[in-house]
Amino acid sequence: MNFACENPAGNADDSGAAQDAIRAQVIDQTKCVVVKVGTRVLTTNEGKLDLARVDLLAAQLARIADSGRHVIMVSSGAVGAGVAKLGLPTRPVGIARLQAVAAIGQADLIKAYEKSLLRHGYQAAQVLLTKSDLRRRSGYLHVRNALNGIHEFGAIAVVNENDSVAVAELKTTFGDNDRLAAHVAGLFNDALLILLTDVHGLYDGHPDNRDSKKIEVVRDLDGDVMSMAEDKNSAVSKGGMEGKLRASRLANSHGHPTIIGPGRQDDVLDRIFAGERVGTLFIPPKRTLRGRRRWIGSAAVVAGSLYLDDGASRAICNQGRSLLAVGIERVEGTFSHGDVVSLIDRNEQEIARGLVNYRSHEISLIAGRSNAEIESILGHRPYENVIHRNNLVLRNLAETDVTEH
Ligand SMILES: Nc1ncnc2c1ncn2[C@@H]1O[C@H](COP(=O)(O)OP(=O)(O)O)[C@@H](O)[C@H]1O
Ligand SMILES: N[C@@H](CCC(=O)OP(=O)(O)O)C(=O)O
Repeated sequence: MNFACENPAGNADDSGAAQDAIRAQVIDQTKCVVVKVGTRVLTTNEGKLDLARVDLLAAQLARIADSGRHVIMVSSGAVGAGVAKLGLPTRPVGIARLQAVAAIGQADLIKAYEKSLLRHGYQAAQVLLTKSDLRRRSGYLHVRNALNGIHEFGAIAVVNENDSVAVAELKTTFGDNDRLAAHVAGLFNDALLILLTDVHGLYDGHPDNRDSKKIEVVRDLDGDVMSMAEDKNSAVSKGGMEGKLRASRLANSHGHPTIIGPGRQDDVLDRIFAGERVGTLFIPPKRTLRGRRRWIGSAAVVAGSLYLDDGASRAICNQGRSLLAVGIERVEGTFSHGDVVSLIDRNEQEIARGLVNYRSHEISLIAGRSNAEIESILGHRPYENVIHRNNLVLRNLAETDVTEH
């Protein structure tokens, strides 16, 4: 999506009228809505799964779906629900116990969504995913097909991490549902990502601090904005505001606007879709990734690295060229034709990612050699370039996933 967020002089326009216009445009252009709700929102003060909250959300999801949009819910809360169901005093520590608790709680979570969504006219479809399901191009397309199929059957997908197999997601700080939701939104065009949490949006300091102010709109999610997240270790949830900002940046890099909003406000989704200034809106930059290049830039697993000389780095970064064997100095990793690799310059910086036309051992043999020599070395030359320009994504365009290296 592209947004008219400048005034006639070409400067960023932050007036109330301009913000309203952007909100209206966002809603107007949205065909797919991915709503992610965190554990904090779904947990009552007594530590139980908040069934009334699930019902309020389900009613609003149904209304959005009634408007013809593809609606996907990404819901945390399995561990929280499991802890409550088993009467445990706190979230368990060991991975195996956490996985068991998540599996037990997930049953309650999906039951709650199923009951509530049915009450509002929609079937619930349980989809348990890990990010590795999205790493291979075939898995990525299968998940998209399944989610499209669920929508065509008139049901609403309720997605969560597949906690009993996704050990990394339960263990690490960044592998969480905020990012999973951004990846799910990345499967579709014209998607809006909504991250619901227990605060009204992004504040310029910790929200407990009385001087902190809520930010209405973010146009450039840079390091200054990232540094506003002041997360404290939590026993309830994992992502924190930093995780939400990383997820917003990932979604923005796909061209998807993101709203971090107050999940405990009873009509939060209705208000967002009425174009009200709810939460913090993150507007994507003008140049974003679409289609297969989106997958290359942010979802695919990186199978290896190619180290480039200065000429090749310049050709890739500044001249929009494909990568030729002659500019490759070194190959790292074992990969096959069709895998995604990192391109590294002489300063050891990742400058791009791309889909290779040759296997790693072949590239080792032809690295530094001209195209004319390739056939005599390999016995064949199926491609002129090692990576075609159309299969290359510059690092500054993509928000890559730090947990997937
Ligand atoms: N600058 C900030 N603005 C808003 N919230 C922040 C900020 N820095 C840290 N936070 C914390 O982020 C929390 C929300 O993230 P998280 O704990 O992951 O919740 P959830 O379970 O909803 O995913 C808030 O409760 C708040 O304490
Ligand atoms: N898959 C886990 C959720 C992990 C997670 O991302 O939690 P949160 O930070 O509350 O969104 C669960 O269902 O408990």
